Amino acid sequence: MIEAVGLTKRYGAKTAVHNLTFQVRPGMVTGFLGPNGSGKSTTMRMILGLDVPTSGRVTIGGLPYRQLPNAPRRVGALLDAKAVHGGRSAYHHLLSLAQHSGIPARRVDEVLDVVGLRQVARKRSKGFSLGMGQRLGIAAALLGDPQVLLFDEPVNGLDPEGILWVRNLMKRLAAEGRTVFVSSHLMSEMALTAEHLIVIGRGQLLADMSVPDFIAANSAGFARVRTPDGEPQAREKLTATVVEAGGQVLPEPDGALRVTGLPLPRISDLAHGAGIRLWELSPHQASLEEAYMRMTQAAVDYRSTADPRAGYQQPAAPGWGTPPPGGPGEVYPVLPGELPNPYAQQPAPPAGTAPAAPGAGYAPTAPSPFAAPHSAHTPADAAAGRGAAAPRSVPMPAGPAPSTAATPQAPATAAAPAQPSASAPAAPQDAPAPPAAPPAPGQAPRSVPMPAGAAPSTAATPQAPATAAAPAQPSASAPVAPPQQPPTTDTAPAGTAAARRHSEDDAR
Ligand SMILES: Nc1ncnc2c1ncn2[C@@H]1O[C@H](COP(=O)(O)OP(=O)(O)OP(=O)(O)O)[C@@H](O)[C@H]1O
Repeated sequence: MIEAVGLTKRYGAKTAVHNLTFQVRPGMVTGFLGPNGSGKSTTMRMILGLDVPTSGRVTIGGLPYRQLPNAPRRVGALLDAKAVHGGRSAYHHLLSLAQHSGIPARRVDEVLDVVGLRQVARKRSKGFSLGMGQRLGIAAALLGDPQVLLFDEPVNGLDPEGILWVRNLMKRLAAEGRTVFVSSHLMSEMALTAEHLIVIGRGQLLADMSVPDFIAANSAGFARVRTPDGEPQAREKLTATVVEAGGQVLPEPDGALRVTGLPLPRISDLAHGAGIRLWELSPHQASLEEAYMRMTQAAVDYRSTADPRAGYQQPAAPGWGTPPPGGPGEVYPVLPGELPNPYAQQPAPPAGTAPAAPGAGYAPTAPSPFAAPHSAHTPADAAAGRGAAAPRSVPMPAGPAPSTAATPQAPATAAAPAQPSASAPAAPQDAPAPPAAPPAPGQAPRSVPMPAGAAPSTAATPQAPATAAAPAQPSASAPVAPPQQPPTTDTAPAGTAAARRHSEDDAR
């Protein structure tokens, strides 16, 4: 299990991560979401000991990464797939990592098979496509057959087959009892892969809950109602009837009506009473993407301005994606019974910032008249414990806000500051953090042993050195190993296939 408590990271005046407290549990895939620059990579680097927290702590199985015995076999990570020596072949890259971590060479062939790179294993990685490089990074993460895996944007650059493969791989690793922590911007993919979500915005925790709870808490269901095509009077009559009964109606792009505020049976009764035939009356559940956009829209630092050529685009359907009168800062009003999004309290973005062009897909700048109040989460909920599986959203703490809040919404993408690569050197960049607190009494160093009798971890469940042990490789394909830490053999829990294999190999 990964546990962060009050985790904070400042780079000079910049607060990249502020007071994060969460747990990543074994046995499930936990998605790590947040807008660009929200602090996901920084958090992952701190988990892997590549960055030193300014305050707070983060532990894996009760210990900071750098104090983990034989860390490369216990934790594997993909942070930056490009962090590979381009002159080396995939095989030699992995072999180098394996040798630095005391992993037997034959494991290299196993993970090459797992990621499908066997055919090109002897080719120099600088000729690899983005997707091939990503597969190589995943192979490195799997090399040590670790119980804890971190993946930063693992499907980046993969084709549909590769995305499906990664999805299944993550699920399989989690089903084996491992802790799998995955960041991604692909909401549709996260919805299919993750069971639990940790969402951050501008370095702060916004949500820590299951995917269904997240969607339920950050979106509102509505009814799609359709009257027969070619009967506009029926549509108008239904609209008037529903509004009179206290519902809200907005047009859908395809001519249907989106009704909120009334349950489906009531809409049906109203239509029946008014003599209106219906072609459709269906409930609609928001997607993870919609829920995510709703929660994080005010925590987005980097937003594009309107394209001067946007006028050439097809106009959006009436009532769809129209910027609200208050401008882009007005997105999603706070609804009755709903806690305000902490970031929504910020001043409107500077002049020149424009909402997404009409018709550009999901338009977070439109007020959502459909949103029904979601279950309120109190500050007490947020303070109450990180453990719980109970859903909770996290209001902005009363304390000092991260400095990022002072610079909301860069006016244009071009204004976005270059962000350091995840492969940044492992050397601590800040003043040493306060000593990490000792693990909780009685806390086992390994939270979830492999299930007894687990299938050989080989091909199905690879392993990874946490990396970076390879000095010549600046990379983040596998986290940096604690300095001067000789590999030991206590990698996998005793009794597991992995443990037995490593022990035998090491004995040899
Ligand atoms: N070494 C550093 N020095 C200064 N600022 C940094 C450093 N690393 C990260 N930051 C800043 O911290 C903030 C968080 O960056 P981080 O890379 O963690 O975000 P992210 O959520 O991973 O973004 P993305 O989704 O775009 O990868 C950004 O504003 C970034 O510019």
